[in-house]
Amino acid sequence: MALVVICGQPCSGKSTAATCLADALQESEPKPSVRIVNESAFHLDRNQRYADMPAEKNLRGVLRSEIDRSLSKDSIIIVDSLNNIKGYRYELWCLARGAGIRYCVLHCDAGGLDCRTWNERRREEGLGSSYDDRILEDLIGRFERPDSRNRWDSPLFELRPHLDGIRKSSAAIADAVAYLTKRVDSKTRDVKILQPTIATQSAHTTQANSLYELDRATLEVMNEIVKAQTDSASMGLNKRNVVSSLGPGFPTIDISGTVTLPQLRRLRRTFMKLTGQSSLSGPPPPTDADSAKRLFVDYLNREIGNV
Ligand SMILES: Nc1ncnc2c1ncn2[C@@H]1O[C@H](COP(=O)(O)OP(=O)(O)OP(=O)(O)O)[C@@H](O)[C@H]1O
Repeated sequence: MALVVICGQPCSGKSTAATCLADALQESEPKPSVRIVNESAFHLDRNQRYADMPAEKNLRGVLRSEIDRSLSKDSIIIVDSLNNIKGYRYELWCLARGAGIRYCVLHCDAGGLDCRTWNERRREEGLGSSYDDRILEDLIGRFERPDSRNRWDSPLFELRPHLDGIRKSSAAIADAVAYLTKRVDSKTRDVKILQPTIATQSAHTTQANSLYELDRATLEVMNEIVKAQTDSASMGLNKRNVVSSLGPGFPTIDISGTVTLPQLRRLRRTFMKLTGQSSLSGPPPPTDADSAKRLFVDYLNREIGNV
């Protein structure tokens, strides 16, 4: 039926929000089946879960598998975890799209200062385990705020725990409940039920991040080309541009003649499509940005001669 991704800084009130949302959903008619997926299954202390990158990646991977297994047309799954990485929220969005269900993000928008205070209080009052200062600061610094302009952060409901607290009746929770339980028909415009595409039906979830990397990496290469073209035009050079600013170890891009922005966009779209399609039957797209850039540069060097 739906996937709700709760996100926010450590100790910002996410678990409180998840419980309030679940309770508020239980009061709606007909009562949906609601399940909170959280980190408690880990039987590890908070600090061990986020001790280093491998531990954190492992946590995200296990949660993602659990979410993937739990999604269905009949229940609402609430993910109570930091969900602080944009790429990870994108992966969860892909899972919801693959399942053909509703999706939304509920952000506990508390600032670092409040989270530090609440964490300190939790420590002093023995209200459950608190984050060590080093881990708390690291997580606060790495939080990637949701942005409703991203498909994977939309619709976005924002709680302001430091101003209004978190309650079943909080406006953001009431709005989320309305969105999640609204009946839809062919005329409904404001509720989006994600539709699976060939890519999301067939691609494995591990590929979602690869596609995200690919998207970003190809955009970066395209921007470099446009920049090099602008620079060389301003220097009065227009015969041949060499883009070398991608960094050491990358092939250069020879542009004999002028490639326009629409042509570049078209090439990028085709490349994304081809790479996505080949990943369905062959190897998955590259998972790191550098390999994705290299692949795209090779493709451009082959194609630009034919433009
Ligand atoms: N608006 C608030 N005012 C005062 N204290 C708050 C507020 N919101 C949360 N807290 C306190 O912060 C602590 C953490 O709350 P909660 O467990 O809901 O946050 P969390 O984001 O899920 O934490 P974690 O990142 O550890 O999972 C609790 O002790 C709670 O009382």
